[in-house]
Amino acid sequence: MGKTLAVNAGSSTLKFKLFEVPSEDVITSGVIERIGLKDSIVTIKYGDGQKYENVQDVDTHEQAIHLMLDQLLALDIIKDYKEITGIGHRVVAGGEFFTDSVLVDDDVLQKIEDLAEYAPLHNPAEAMGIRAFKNILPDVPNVAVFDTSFHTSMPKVNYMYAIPYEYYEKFGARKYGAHGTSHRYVAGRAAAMLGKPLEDLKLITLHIGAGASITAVKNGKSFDTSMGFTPLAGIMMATRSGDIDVSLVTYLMEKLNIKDPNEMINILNKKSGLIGVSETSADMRDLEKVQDKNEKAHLARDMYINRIVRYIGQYVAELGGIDAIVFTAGVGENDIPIRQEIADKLSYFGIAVDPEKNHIRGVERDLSTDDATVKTLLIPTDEELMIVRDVERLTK
Ligand SMILES: Nc1ncnc2c1ncn2[C@@H]1O[C@H](COP(=O)(O)OP(=O)(O)O)[C@@H](O)[C@H]1O
Ligand SMILES: CC(=O)OP(=O)(O)O
Ligand SMILES: [Mg+2]
Repeated sequence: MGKTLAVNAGSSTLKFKLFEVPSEDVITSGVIERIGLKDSIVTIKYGDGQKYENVQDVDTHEQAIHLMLDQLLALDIIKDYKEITGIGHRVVAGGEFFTDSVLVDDDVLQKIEDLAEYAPLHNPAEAMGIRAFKNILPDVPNVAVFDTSFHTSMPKVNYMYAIPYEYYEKFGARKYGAHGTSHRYVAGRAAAMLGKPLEDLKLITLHIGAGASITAVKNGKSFDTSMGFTPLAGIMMATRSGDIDVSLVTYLMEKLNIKDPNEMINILNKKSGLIGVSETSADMRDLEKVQDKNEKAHLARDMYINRIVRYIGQYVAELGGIDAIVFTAGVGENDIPIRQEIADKLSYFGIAVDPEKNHIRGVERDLSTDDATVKTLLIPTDEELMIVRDVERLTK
């Protein structure tokens, strides 16, 4: 018996769950949302239905990690950090180097930091989280679970870019994808909900949160995915542009007199997407409050939906038809009208969502009408559970 902590650093959130192992009972689960924005929200569930909530500014992931560590003791969830017997960390980019989760030693940690260019919004914060735990609990194993692992099954035709081949060979310039742990989890749950073997299914999993990606899952494996070399590519996100014509990068650098390419990438990563277009907020909740009287907020939301619909169309074609689409992550789990609007635009594929069934947040449910030929499933993701299972597997 022990206690394993799963730490999931996203671009705008820090999520964590402490599990009793091997029972997988959840002792506590917490989320710090809106990191870097005003009024970050801290929510920690523990004990018999107790809940700690606080609104405060949390500017960095480092602050979020320390807040989590302080609250574990302050709320008496644990008496001493020594009660934690294993820690699993989500790491976004593993490149071609990490095809599976690994026990973290100094070399692995160095490699995770070296891969920062493959996920600039994520890997540095995640490496920092690992270091924090190595300091507090030097004798407790840390396991890194990579977002990219699930996507290592993609066929070459899907992960290669049409650029000189030697850039792939020399520099690893290819598509890696992200959110793999989430796409893997919801694909497995979708098979269970549909009562069919995962190996027989063609699914499109929509992980739409602050970071957002879409994966075509064929026979249980990632076949194609919308994120690219880094999590900047694909659909529009909270602060990321998603796909654009790359010629705009140099064109805008000239117009804006930007000399450092990283400055331009930073604009595409942090000042684009919903916040860039709406000039209002990166948070879909804020946009939906004002969209009736704010044209740019309305446009940003419409564009967000359009990019998702567009990718689903591509993947239906690539997969040659589908059995189900799955909604997950912050927007997918909570945004009732967005799910409805996306489904309505896809009726051509036999997708149809029942508005009554759809009137729900954050629980597993088949949202489809009785006559839909392609199912629409709502499945809250659980990256932390997958992380804890890998900690168990690698530390036993
Ligand atoms: N009720 C809601 N309606 C619409 N969007 C929501 C709602 N709740 C959360 N979200 C969106 O989910 C996003 C966070 O998604 P999440 O997947 O948790 O984040 P991350 O990408 O950091 O892991 C928020 O930025 C917000 O836009
Ligand atoms: C890869 C990525 O964008 O992750 P998140 O959605 O957690 O920011
Ligand atoms: Mg996330």
